[in-house]
Amino acid sequence: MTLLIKICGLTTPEALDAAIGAGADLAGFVVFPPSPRHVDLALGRALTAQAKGRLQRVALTVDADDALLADIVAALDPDMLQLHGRETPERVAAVRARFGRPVVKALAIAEAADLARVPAYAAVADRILFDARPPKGATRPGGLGQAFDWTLLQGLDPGLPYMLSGGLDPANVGEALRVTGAPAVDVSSGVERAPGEKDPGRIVDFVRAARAAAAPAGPGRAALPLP
Ligand SMILES: O=C(O)c1ccccc1N[C@@H]1O[C@H](COP(=O)(O)O)[C@@H](O)[C@H]1O
Repeated sequence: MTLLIKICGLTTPEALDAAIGAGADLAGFVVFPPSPRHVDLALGRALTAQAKGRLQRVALTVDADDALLADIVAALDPDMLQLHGRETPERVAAVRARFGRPVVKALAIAEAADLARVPAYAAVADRILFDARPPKGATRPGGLGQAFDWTLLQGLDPGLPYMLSGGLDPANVGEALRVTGAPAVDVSSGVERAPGEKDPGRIVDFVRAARAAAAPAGPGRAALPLP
């Protein structure tokens, strides 16, 4: 199965075109005002319309309530919802049922014990995304360019496809893939020249490096068709 690559935090038509041109599989749009990558509903609508049919569109939210999710689904028409806050497994199941879109649930990882939550989420989500646990006092739970110890994922079989994120960039994504055998990777800060400002050249470099390093089939790599 081919490695899936997601470029997240796209805020301009030019950056989105760069991700599409580079051959990314998924594009992420952050609807979370504290983020430097926040897109309001009008911009999100325009960008997801531009992306439609060219790659999978992911709307990223943080502890959004049903009213906000309804607005996001209506405006962005995302192919997937990424829940990047403290959503419980029950909340993930409820969002999935209510909005009828595949759900990617982000889990913050800092130590092996953090993986104990995987089965509960694997039972209700369509994808698990592993990200670094943010430092105390962080203004957002992700998009911080911070990596975690990838060896924690070695030998892990969450029972569903997962995505690796957190501090990936063109220089380290190859090593991250070699260590984890991840079937999918997600990047935001690592392809930027400044917070919220994507660098088309770094997007190309990231996709090229990830494809070059994509490992042969491993436990987490099987059965990863997009929904
Ligand atoms: O990108 C953001 O600003 C963001 C805000 C709130 C939650 C998640 C966010 N980004 C996601 O975090 C991971 C890791 O990002 P990075 O590559 O380390 O910058 C990724 O899934 C982003 O989409």
